[in-house]
Amino acid sequence: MSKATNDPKNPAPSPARKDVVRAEKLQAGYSGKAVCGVVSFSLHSSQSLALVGPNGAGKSTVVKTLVGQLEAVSGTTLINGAEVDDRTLDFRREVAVVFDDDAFFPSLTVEEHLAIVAAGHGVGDVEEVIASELEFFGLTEQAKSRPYNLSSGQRRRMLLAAAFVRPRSLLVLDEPEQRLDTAMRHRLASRLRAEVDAGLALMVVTHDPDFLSTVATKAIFISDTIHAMTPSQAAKAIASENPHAD
Ligand SMILES: Nc1ncnc2c1ncn2[C@@H]1O[C@H](COP(=O)(O)OP(=O)(O)OP(=O)(O)O)[C@@H](O)[C@H]1O
Repeated sequence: MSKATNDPKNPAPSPARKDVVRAEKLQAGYSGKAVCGVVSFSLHSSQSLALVGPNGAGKSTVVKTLVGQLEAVSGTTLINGAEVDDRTLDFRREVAVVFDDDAFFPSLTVEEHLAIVAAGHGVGDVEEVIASELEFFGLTEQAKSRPYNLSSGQRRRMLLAAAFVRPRSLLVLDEPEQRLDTAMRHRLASRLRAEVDAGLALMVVTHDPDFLSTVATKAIFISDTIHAMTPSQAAKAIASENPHAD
């Protein structure tokens, strides 16, 4: 007979953690030609994977392939156990992605962008959620501005805010630190870490060792071969551009 589950010497078995992302021998590239080594990893909820490596190593190509925006040269990616298909409702409901700096409607204001994303994902208290994210991203005064009247950093904040006004169990960010000032980088990194600790799965491409150190729970260094690393090894590798730093 099993012992009581609140016995500290015989804790209840923790439920098996499911993979949110599972990459199996994934090769990413263009026109059938791989741009980097073969990627295999798994990512659970409450884990954050940093993808690091030099310019042109293949980080963006890998993450775009992982989320179905590019066709894999070979190998597979499973998200929540299903082969990646970014057209399915499940995928669109669960996965928030911020890649492109020009992914906005020129004629819509900042708050209209956020309202469309929130409403499209069935968020109930849209106005409250938007007000909160405008404040977090320092865009309250720009709520009625259109993207071309924003600075490049403010546009970046708007695109990031759009990922936070909607539900998400997997968040994928390509160099979120780009064009953010130091204070905003720190605020964003702290928030992401808190969300990861609360259950979010995060994949992030970054060149910022401090951002990585705050956010990541694991890392891979992308080059012709792929090296799994601890976050501190990856932060050192970025800082020194030495993939084998320890
Ligand atoms: N659309 C494309 N068609 C063909 N080759 C591409 C395309 N986009 C990128 N590449 C090439 O693929 C390689 C990897 O590019 P990628 O953008 O994935 O690198 P990265 O590691 O994200 O670099 P960075 O740190 O500079 O953002 C590069 O050699 C790049 O020139």
